[in-house]
Amino acid sequence: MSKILIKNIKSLLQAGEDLPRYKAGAEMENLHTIENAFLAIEDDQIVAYGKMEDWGGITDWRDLEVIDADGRMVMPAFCDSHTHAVFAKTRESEFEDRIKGLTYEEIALKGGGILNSARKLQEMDEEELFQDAMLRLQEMMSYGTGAVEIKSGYGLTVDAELKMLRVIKRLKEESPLTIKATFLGAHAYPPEFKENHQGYIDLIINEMLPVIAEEGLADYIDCFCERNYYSVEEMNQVLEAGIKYGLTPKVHVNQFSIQGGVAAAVQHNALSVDHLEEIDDKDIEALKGSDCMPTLLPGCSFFLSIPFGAGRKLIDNGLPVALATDFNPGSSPSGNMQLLTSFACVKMKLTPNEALTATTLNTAYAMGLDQTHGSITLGKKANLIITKPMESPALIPYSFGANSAETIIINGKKVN
Ligand SMILES: N=CN[C@@H](CCC(=O)O)C(=O)O
Ligand SMILES: [Zn+2]
Repeated sequence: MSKILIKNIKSLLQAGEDLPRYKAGAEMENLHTIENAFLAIEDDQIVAYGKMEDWGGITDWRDLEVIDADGRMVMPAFCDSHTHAVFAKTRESEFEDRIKGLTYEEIALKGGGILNSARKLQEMDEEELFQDAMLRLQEMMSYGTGAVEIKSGYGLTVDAELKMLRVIKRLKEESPLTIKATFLGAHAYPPEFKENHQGYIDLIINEMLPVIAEEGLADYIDCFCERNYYSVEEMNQVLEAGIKYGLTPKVHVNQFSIQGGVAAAVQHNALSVDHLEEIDDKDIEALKGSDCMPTLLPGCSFFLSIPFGAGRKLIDNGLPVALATDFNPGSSPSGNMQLLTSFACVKMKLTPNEALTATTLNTAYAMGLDQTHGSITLGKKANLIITKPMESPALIPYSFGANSAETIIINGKKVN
């Protein structure tokens, strides 16, 4: 058995036995902090924590590693509940086109964007996709991420969608990170189905989903509900088909326009609605009283120069908010969760505490990991960040672009 004791922790964040599955509204500010704390790990689990003065001492020193945190904070590792971390190639030429004045939507209408990524992914072999994604996950982990949701959606053919999902399955097996897989066949329409949307939806329903279910390749079903992509009716068809195969909806909605996708997703018991750069009062009403997690993606807002989601308004309406990277080659080529907390504070007016709740407990919920991740709770996975020495957790969003994580522990093992 491997054992770690972390002592003299300045502040132990998001710690407790009676935390809710997610925090909403004013509760998001409460970081459930224990000052001057200890934490004990056995194998991959948190087995004890509390105030230093309540620490019972050590009876069995065998195989025990002691870490003196000495002024550092300890917090749950980030959960990144929305990524496209398996992709073929970067798209920096589109980045340059946007700098020169083209919009993301104009680039997509010319065959760039998702279709550009799909062409490249269709040509790439599984091994190379896997190796490249492993490197990305490694980098994400170095910024303190302990769990990642990864979507398909750059395949857009039966073979290429399955190839992506098989890569994600292998990442689940071989990466130390906890990974959830989302089937996003409905990410765009392949050019040959531009005038025949139903033909492609039939392919998703009749050719892709049965194999995905048979091979256990996905946990969630997603759809990009947006003008020029999937209408609400088209999304409903895809979600209903996924639900029949046991997949829970988690969807892209309201990135550029409001189509009514939020209410439709809530009606389908979506675990999360993601993007929400555009939102209206009807959407907010639809979310109230549901357990659907509004998930904002500030990296995408920053990189595409589109509005930042109304995080402050959602929280002031008593709703929860989660924040994820949307790591992908087109709209958000960064997997750094710490940077998001800076964007959320500066551009969405979340407080630092709210931003840390939105990237730990609330994202764990948004990827179905609330029983095992996202907080310091007995029996949960020992996926932790020991920060650099700091006086306040506000230093994490404050130090934008820096890496405030000094030591990362994943599954009870130091990984750096
Ligand atoms: N909006 C849809 N999908 C991705 C971007 C995909 C791409 O540009 O490659 C997103 O979440 O931003
Ligand atoms: Zn996305």
